[in-house]
Amino acid sequence: MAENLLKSLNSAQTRCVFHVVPCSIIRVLICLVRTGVTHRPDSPLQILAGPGSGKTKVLTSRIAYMILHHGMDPSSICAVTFTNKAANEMRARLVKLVGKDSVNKVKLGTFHAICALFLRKYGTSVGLDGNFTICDSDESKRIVTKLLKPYSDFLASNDIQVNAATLCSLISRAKSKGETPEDVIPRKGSRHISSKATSSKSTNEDFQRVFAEIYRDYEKTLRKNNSLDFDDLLLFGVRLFSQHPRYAAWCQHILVDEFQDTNAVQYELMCCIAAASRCVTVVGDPDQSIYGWRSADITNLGKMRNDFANVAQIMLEQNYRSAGSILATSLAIISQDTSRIAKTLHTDHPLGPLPMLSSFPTEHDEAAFIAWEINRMIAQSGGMLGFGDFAVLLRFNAISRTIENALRKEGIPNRMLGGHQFFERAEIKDILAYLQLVDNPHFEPAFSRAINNPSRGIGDKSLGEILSRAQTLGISPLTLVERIHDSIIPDLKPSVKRKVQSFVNVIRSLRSSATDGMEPAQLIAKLLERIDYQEHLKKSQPDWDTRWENVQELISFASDATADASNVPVVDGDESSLQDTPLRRFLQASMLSSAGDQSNENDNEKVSIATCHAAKGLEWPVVFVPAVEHGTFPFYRSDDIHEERQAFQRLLYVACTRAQTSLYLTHTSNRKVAGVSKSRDLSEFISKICSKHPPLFSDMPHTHSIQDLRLVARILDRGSRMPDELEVKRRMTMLCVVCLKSLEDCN
Ligand SMILES: Nc1ncnc2c1ncn2[C@@H]1O[C@H](COP(=O)(O)OP(=O)(O)OP(=O)(O)O)[C@@H](O)[C@H]1O
Repeated sequence: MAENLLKSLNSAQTRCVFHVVPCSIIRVLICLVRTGVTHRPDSPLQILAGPGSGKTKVLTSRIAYMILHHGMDPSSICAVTFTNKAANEMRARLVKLVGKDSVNKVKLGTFHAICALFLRKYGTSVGLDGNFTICDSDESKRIVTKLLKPYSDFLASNDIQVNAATLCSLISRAKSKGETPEDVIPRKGSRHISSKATSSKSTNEDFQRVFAEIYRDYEKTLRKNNSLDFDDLLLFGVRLFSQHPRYAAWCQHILVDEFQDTNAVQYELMCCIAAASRCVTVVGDPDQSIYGWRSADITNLGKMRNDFANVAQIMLEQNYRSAGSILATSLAIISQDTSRIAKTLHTDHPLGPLPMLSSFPTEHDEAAFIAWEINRMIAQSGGMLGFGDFAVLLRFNAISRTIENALRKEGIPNRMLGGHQFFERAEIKDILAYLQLVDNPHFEPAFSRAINNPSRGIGDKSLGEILSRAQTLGISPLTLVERIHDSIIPDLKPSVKRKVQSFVNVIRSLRSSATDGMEPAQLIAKLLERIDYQEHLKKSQPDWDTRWENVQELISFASDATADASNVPVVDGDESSLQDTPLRRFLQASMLSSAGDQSNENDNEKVSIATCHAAKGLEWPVVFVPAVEHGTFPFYRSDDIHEERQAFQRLLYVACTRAQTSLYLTHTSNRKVAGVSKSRDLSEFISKICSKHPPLFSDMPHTHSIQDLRLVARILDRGSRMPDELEVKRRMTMLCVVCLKSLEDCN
């Protein structure tokens, strides 16, 4: 088999590109023969792959194989990832395999990015302007907040409590199921959306009517603003490809990563793109489906087997990541779900120390233990492990405060993964608002943010006047203030003409520079100078220097986005699409940037704190999972307790399988929830497997004997960093000295 593969790789079809493929890569491809890489590309394939089984490697190798062996045109291949980060990772690996020119032709990105790419070019076919703005969740919430206001009395009088965030997530849920506002209008005998907002059937109907109206008006507002929210990108994508199949005719094969977390609309999108070829490869792990709350549909795997003919299924059950005992424990957790597709995992790695299961009186003791244990392990590993090798994975963000405090106390550098996102920061949104307005004058959220930022003396009353006058005249608020400025229409009351002068001048100057092709980084620099933004931050923000650094970071991001422009796949061989300007590309990259996309150089010298959801796809040598308690794992929110229970089981499984060499599960007998101390029981997912033989857990910390260290070195491929005994002794002595000193300080 391997010989055949070598022969075929050397065939006439591939000889032209063969010179770019080193022997090591061919060896990798040969190793992957049985993993789905070489499965014929003209038929659908499902690769069910367990954690740590090298899914990215399989997908990238399969794409390379299609190009190198089957001579497929790279521009006829579509590869979909769950995050931008995964897309970048795949792109970098593919460049090594097939070269940059070919990779740039592959349509590679998230579903959102791929839809945005085609909608920019062909959006007019589905009623869009090419300069639509992508509305982020914060802006959606502002729109819904405004729409909710007129209903507040009615809702209060009917004892219905609902806020904008809940409505936004209900709208998103409806959209991801493909439901329009008309579909959610209550009808006789129809099933209502389940919401904690209401208690009785009649209030439920009232609530649903309000919801349908707000959903309808939200859609109208977005269209008026020439804007799409994240769900719209997918819905309009489906509309584009289904109504105009010629726009997807280029696709000979679509490959989808993390298939278990696709929702109904994403599935439909995949089918539309594959309409002509019917060739799809999906890679996924039903055991790692953790985005049900975002409408991910685990049943898509079964649906695909019905919708496509002759779907082959391959299981990847070798885990390359974790020590044997970590796998055994993780499998025991997930195997309690008897309804799952039976799948096992094995590894060539040794068993290693058993995962530790430990109980503490309170969350403070638990956090102190984690901090102590990190320092101890680093010392006892003689420095082979560093802070960046540790992760604390949480069910809720809220638990992080105690952990962060404990780490800080011990001087342990840490970072919150996927915490407050870079593009959600106020200073970044301020700058983006100006640029959005330059690109799309109809985008009202950007206008409302920029007009009085920095302050120009335009308060809420004046802003309200501007917005309502613009609405009456059927023009955008920006056009209105430009016309007032140019004395084409009379001033408002209170007078705004003088106040908007500098604003209009800034926008016009930026617009003219953007039209002349000025790069986004320079546009930002120009904007900062024109509005004297640094001075504004100094006057208004105590932490202005950090915020100013963030703004500088945005300039770096903008120049990187420009440099990466060659990564944007070409649609239809037309490289100079009129709809695609450098500014638009930069704005799109900012809006589609997702959790964990930005990372700093020294991040790998810090302990990572992350939610279990944000940890998806990542790995660390040592993982702590605190609060493994009933009320956390599982935490019931909806009526469907059975489904929720399984979802939490999978979440715990995902968390445990992030660990490479050491896993710690901790729990407390008392934990403060909303300021009240409550007694807690060990999670049933663990208590039911605690007494298994041979045991799955130890109650002792990992000793890091010399054998343990060898194992760590082997799994992490750090043989060259094996410490000598003297170094271990030196570090342990230092740790004891520091410990004694802090005990003395306490006394
Ligand atoms: N064929 C292989 N041989 C050796 N190591 C591998 C191989 N494939 C992957 N690895 C290594 O195994 C680890 C897990 O790989 P990867 O993160 O791609 O797995 P995954 O299937 O995406 O896992 P998960 O679904 O849990 O996120 C990585 O450290 C990777 O470098």
